[in-house]
Amino acid sequence: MTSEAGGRVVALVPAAGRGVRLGESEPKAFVTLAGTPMVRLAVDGLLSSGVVDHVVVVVPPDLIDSASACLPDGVDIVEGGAERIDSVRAGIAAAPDADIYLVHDAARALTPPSLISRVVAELRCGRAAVVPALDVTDTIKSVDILGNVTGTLKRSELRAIQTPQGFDAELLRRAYSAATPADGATDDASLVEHLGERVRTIPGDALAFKITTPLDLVLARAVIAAAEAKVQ
Ligand SMILES: Nc1ccn([C@@H]2O[C@H](COP(=O)(O)OP(=O)(O)OP(=O)(O)O)[C@@H](O)[C@H]2O)c(=O)n1
Ligand SMILES: C[C@](O)(CO)[C@H](O)COP(=O)(O)O
Repeated sequence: MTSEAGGRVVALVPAAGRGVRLGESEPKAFVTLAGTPMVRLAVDGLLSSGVVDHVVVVVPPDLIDSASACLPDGVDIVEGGAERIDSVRAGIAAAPDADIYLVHDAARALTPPSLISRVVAELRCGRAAVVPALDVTDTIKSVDILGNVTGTLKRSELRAIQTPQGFDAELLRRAYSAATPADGATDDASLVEHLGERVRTIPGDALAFKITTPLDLVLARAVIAAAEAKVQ
């Protein structure tokens, strides 16, 4: 089944990280927000966007059963690898029939469905690679190994990049075929950039922040509590 003319949209959800920076006892994607694991919230957001035909979740090998217990029927679950790039590669291999891939971190559990549908709408307008972007509010400097400042980057040219990142499927497969660990890629779009292909930004959403540190977890839980208080 496809959601619209223009091809089958498969969302790949890398959720196989350990969450070292978060410092919880369980892997990050399984940490709960108001009783629901982050990975489930991320999947629910994708499904409720109405623009995703199929979801593949990539989890640590020892958590396949836990994932299957907390995810809705119809979602495929596959084993991830040591690095994020290995996990996304496993997701791509599990969904060879996609026309469009969305790659969406489980750690961005509060991403609004409207952002997901905006990424897909931009792809359907003919873009081959689309990423959500926010203006940067801090001054960003480069430093050397000793911590001495080596330069100050021009803030007006910088963006903080979020997920979901959306791609024409053939392009993402090609980017991953060419990728090597030496690329040191921290996102999927950078692999497409390495091919010399254009990546388009669209406005991101503050709620799509990546839950990375203990403070992010406090923020995520406060956002949910505030939303619940509003409906009561
Ligand atoms: N080997 C890995 C590493 C990361 N991820 C996923 O990629 C997303 C973004 O990664 P990040 O937020 O850095 O998560 P962790 O790698 O778990 O965090 P940390 O670096 O603090 O351990 C997360 O949903 C994470 O589960 C993954 O699927 N496989
Ligand atoms: C893909 C990503 O979320 C875009 O901002 C980010 O690069 C993931 O980085 P991490 O080091 O794996 O958290």
